[in-house]
Amino acid sequence: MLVVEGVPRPDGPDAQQIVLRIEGMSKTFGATRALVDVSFGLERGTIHALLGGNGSGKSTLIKILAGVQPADAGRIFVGDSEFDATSITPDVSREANLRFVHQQNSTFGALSVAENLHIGRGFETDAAGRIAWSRVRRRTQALLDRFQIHARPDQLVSELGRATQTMLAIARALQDQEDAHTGILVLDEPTSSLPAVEVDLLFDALRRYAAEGQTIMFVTHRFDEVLEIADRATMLRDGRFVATVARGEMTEDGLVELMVGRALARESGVAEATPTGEVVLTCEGLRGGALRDVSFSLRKGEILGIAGLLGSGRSTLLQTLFGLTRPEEGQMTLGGRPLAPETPRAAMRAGLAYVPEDRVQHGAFLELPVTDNIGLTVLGRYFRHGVFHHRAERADSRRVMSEFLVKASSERARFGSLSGGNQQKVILARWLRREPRILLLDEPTQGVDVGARMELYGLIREATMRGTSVIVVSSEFEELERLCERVLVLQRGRVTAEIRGDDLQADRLEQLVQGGTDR
Ligand SMILES: Nc1ncnc2c1ncn2[C@@H]1O[C@H](COP(=O)(O)OP(=O)(O)OP(=O)(O)O)[C@@H](O)[C@H]1O
Repeated sequence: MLVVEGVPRPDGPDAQQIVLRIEGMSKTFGATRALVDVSFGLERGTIHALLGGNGSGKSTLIKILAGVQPADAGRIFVGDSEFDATSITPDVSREANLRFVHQQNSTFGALSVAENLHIGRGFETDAAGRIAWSRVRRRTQALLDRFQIHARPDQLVSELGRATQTMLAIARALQDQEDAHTGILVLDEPTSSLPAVEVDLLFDALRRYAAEGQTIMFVTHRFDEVLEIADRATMLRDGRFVATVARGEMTEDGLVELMVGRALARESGVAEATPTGEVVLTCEGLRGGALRDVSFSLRKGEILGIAGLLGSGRSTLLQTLFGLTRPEEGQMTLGGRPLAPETPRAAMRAGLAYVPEDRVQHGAFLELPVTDNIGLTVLGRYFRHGVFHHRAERADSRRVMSEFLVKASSERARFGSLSGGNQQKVILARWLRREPRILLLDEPTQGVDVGARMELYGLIREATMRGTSVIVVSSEFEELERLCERVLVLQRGRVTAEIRGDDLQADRLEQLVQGGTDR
């Protein structure tokens, strides 16, 4: 694969094209070298992917550009202006025409489209200082037209599809930009957990913005997307610049190799045969919330996938099993006995474990060390004769961290200081060590890099050999193909298809999720 070297010289032939140039950017956190002398440039009007394994420094770089975290060293050139990377503030970043859309909380579901576009910016007011709603609505409609967003000004954002919500967040970020031709839009994992159709919608929009002259940098772990949309891709490894690769020179294997520094053995991943273990869990005619009628059974050691669009009932199903939502009708059994957990605690006592999609909000203590976050579900193991054995707990954590490839300065590092993908690994490790009878996973590898993903699949599979059964919800159909023996397709709260064996392919799943029925 041809590698385009780092930074064109400021006076070189390509200089006109370079709209943002980063030079010698470094940042350390205690003993962690998050960025080490990183230099690269973005060309005007291109879509540039920022890639790298978990903890390679992508978010740190973005936070420095946004002015929320100072670099230890480095310079940033935007057009003719030069900035010292150790002292960028959010205002300076804005003046430099840099705009950011972060993965989470970029829109407010409970507010209208118009309110989302105006909050933080200010609403137009009349002479008496009251909000002039008709002007606000007109301005909103103009923005919706300009960004080609299919929504109404007074529509609630929670009613919009996920891609449309992201497009709205982009419109919000860009609405007051002086000049799209010098503008740089930075998106942090905009596609994680978006189903394929939504990704297509978003990509169409990004291509349009780039064609208008906007420069776009986006972070992703999905290399298939990079091949589809990126003009260039820059790879970081352990905080260092590895390469910038041009479109046409990229291959998926080549990118993986740049990421891990060696070719990654392709693991077949697909489970051989349908397990013949006894049925451990059954659901019969479940209704309530998004569920209209769901029946299925799960065998011991089986990995069952659930595919469906947002709103199909996929997360409600896991929440019902875990005692977070009560079904209005229907029965569940576990090990032949009725299962009707009224609380998550009751579900855990019965042998269930649940890793939610929004794991940081619901599943972790950001201020506590990694050790505490890993040990949380097995604390009893470290009490002996009324004494808590911290050393045993820490040694155990170190072992689990190495088994689950968690990259952190030590087991005492604050959980919140870990990179997103590493936080996910800690939470998975925590629940897998409990050896639950049933493990419920919602988007288990969201934000986890391709290398670690394969290892996590291996660890999930190992757990099934010890008797755990797994139900996994994922919007990545390839993940379901690799991990599961059988997949149920949910549409509007009903199981509309069940596929296994040779039929279990990502393309087929996508078709079924979009509409076709099999049962
Ligand atoms: N506030 C902080 N305190 C201590 N260490 C930090 C802090 N922020 C980041 N780090 C460390 O810096 C390194 C780079 O993290 P960063 O979040 O930039 O990685 P990333 O490439 O975005 O990873 P991911 O793909 O998992 O999101 C990691 O080792 C991380 O633990």
